[in-house]
Amino acid sequence: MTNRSRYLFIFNPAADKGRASRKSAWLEALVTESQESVMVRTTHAGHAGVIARAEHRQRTSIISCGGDGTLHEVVNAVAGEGCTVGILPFGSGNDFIKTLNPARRQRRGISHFFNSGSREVDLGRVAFANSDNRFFINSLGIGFTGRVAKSVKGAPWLKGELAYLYALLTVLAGYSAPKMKITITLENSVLELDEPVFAFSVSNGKVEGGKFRIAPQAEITDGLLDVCILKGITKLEFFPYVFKYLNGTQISDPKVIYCKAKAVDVTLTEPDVMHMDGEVYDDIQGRVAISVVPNGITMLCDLSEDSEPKNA
Ligand SMILES: Nc1ncnc2c1ncn2[C@@H]1O[C@H](COP(=O)(O)OP(=O)(O)OP(=O)(O)O)[C@@H](O)[C@H]1O
Repeated sequence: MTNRSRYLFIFNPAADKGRASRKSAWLEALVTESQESVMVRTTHAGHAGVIARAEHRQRTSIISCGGDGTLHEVVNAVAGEGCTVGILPFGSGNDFIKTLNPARRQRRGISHFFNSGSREVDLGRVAFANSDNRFFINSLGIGFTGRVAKSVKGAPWLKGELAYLYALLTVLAGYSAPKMKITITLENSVLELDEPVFAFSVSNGKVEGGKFRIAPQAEITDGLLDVCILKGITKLEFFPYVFKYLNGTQISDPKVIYCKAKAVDVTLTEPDVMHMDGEVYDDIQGRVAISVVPNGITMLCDLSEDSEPKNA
């Protein structure tokens, strides 16, 4: 690896259920052509974080070449370390870039990274009882969406929307809304809940699961996280909400609490599944403390793009 290379491309060939591997030779050729870049392929889950942690001091920028899971690993490795992060979206969902670069201008090659603008964006931070802090850049879900993320990962033979449909129906079949004790610190007040919650999410980005507008009013630079809580409804009542979440209209539903928060504390009565940026954290127990880190990381992005997402 050349130490002078300013741009490190971390490439996950397993992204998009292995289809990203088809881009390996193409990316390698472009990186080799560039005087300023070097590329490393991951060999296993977690490897992107290991590479980023080992390399970030020698690089100006790290480009995450994969989906939101690869980005999650890179962000957790370099947050607060002064290294900028770019995204080459090779994943299935690529949700965070839909909020970061909403115009989604088609980019060919990698040269745009070398003249790119950058901006600081917020991060979410999670402190678990008896464990380290973790960051999320796009979204976090506990309960229903955590279990859906786990089911999607467990069905590698299904791609794209089919995988989400399969996961949604499988999880729904055995689901009843878990009880959660939640304290939401709003800008000027505190909101307390202690009841069954069907779906719980805290978001920095607007989109989750490829197409679901889980937090349509989220802004990545407002120093706040968007909380979306669907109260304890029955399974049969759930189906209309699938369409509401796809359109982002759930936020005006009377069974949904949607607000902007500085921090959220959740206490679970039973162990449950959580996802952060689509990565599964299993067997989460007790208290989970979530807070915003304003301007937590600097992202490479095209500053000329407009601010409203297309089809997001
Ligand atoms: N070489 C590898 N072999 C197997 N798994 C890997 C490898 N490198 C990374 N991973 C894991 O692959 C998983 C999927 O990666 P990623 O989330 O980036 O793609 P995706 O799921 O297609 O994208 P998205 O989350 O945007 O839908 C992550 O959990 C990551 O840790």
